[in-house]
Amino acid sequence: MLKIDQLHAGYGKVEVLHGISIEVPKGQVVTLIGSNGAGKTTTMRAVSGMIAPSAGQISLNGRRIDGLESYHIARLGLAHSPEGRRVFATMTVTDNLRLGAFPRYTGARPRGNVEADLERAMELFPRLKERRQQLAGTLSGGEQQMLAMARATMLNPEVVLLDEPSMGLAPILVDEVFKIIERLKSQGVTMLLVEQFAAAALAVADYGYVLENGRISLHGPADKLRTDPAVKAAYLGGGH
Ligand SMILES: Nc1ncnc2c1ncn2[C@@H]1O[C@H](COP(=O)(O)OP(=O)(O)OP(=O)(O)O)[C@@H](O)[C@H]1O
Repeated sequence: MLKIDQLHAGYGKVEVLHGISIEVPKGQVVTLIGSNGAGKTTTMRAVSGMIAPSAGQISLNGRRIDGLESYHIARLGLAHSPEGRRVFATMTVTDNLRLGAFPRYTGARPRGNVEADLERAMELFPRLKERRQQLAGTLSGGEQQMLAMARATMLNPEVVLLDEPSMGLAPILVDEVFKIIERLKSQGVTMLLVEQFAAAALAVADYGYVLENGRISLHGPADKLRTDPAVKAAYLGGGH
């Protein structure tokens, strides 16, 4: 499980997160909701080691990971599917996916059968299967987004951080992304999910946290948050 305890983080002298605590129990989906600029992406970056926390603790299965380099955190089993379409444009879909498994070759994580996992990822993302030899840079935006998610699963991770997986996607692809999240959940994958479609995120999640200006203002079981008047008013206005 992932445990974030009193985390402070930011950029330079500007503190964005002012002591947030979040728990993501094994096998559960936890969502982090908040308006633009609340600090959701900053939370993800601090957890995966892209930025160093200034205070607080983060642990993965009881082991401290705050302050470690991001490659080390990945080796320990934490996969980050970042906001935006961070794929390797000049490599094929298949090679992008193989690269997702790379930390398994360099650390203590069990290697397992990467080729079998590659086929499993293709089954989970049929759009990628059809395009396995295509260069990632020539995929549509939605397909690149899916490739970033699929690549995260190639780590065979303990925990996956999904930052806005539906960003910029057409509605039909948004539905597909949420179906994939459901399927990963049914396979027992532990996830921390940041999503602009808060209602859809709360529908798939077990538990949710509301982040306001770098502080957790509310948290609870996802079905409770969905009916909470303050959450409804601020985050569930129409849309998905
Ligand atoms: N690289 C950076 N350097 C300086 N400030 C940054 C950087 N990235 C983000 N910030 C600032 O940190 C604050 C939180 O940003 P963050 O991206 O974490 O918000 P968010 O909740 O993910 O928002 P959104 O929903 O708009 O993606 C914002 O005020 C933002 O301007």
